[in-house]
Amino acid sequence: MSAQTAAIAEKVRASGTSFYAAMRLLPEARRAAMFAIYAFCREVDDIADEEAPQADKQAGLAEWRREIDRLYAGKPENPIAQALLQPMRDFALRREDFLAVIDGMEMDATAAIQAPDMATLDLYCDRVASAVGRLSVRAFGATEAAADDVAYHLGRALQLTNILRDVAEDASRDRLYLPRDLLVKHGIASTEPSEVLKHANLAAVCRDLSLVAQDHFAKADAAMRRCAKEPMRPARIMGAVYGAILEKLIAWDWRDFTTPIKVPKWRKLWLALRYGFF
Ligand SMILES: CC(C)=CCC/C(C)=C/CC/C(C)=C/COP(=O)(O)OP(=O)(O)O
Repeated sequence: MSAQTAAIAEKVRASGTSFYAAMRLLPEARRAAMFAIYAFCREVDDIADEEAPQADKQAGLAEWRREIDRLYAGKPENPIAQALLQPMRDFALRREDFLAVIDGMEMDATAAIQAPDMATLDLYCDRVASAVGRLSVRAFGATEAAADDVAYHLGRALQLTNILRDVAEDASRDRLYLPRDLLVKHGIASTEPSEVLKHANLAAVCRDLSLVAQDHFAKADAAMRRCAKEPMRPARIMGAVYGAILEKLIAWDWRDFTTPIKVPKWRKLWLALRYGFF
């Protein structure tokens, strides 16, 4: 393992991501590919999230678009892009998917997202999660067309679960990813994150959105059954970990937005072992 690959692996481990156990089960070249994809996502996410003038964020993302150009010209300069070179070649990772991830981060960087309409939320999820899924299934070695259906649905299911888990945390950063269509349906006129957070009907909005997430989980499962089993193992683990988070949220019924819902580390490991070996 090169020093650069080791440094990226260490960054992914230290990030504490829910997806670490699933990525670790992969054979070496595929694992290195996933770590590099994750590091890329983290990097562009950090640019979109940082406390900085909007122009700086846009410049940072524009630089990453040029870096993707250099990657596909075979001359990456950034260490993370360098780590993507071999995976990009070996696993036919697509340029449009990397660019979609950057476009998704840009949606968040241009202006803080606050109650987008359902179509915009869907586009955002496609870019920041399903595009990551399209890169991931290739790194896993899944080659069927149905693998992109897994990415489509699992990406959306994970992102919506993430949104439902982090409503309070996102509001503290002045962001609200819940769709305004559902706010209006439940009589919430405001799109101001701190106000919506206090609204009595917020739980009903979350309940409705959780049904959308559950439907994507079910469709992702159906698409996985149309794929070869072995390469989809990490996707099943990722789905199981986040599925457990969604179940906890539904059981908790959004009674209290201030208590963070967490799946304990042992449970994540157990799910990884269960889906990794059976
Ligand atoms: C086909 C396939 C594999 C699809 C999945 C694609 C994928 C991994 C999307 C990521 C979406 C997401 C909720 C990221 C949060 O990561 P985080 O590391 O911040 O999560 P955490 O806060 O739970 O640790």
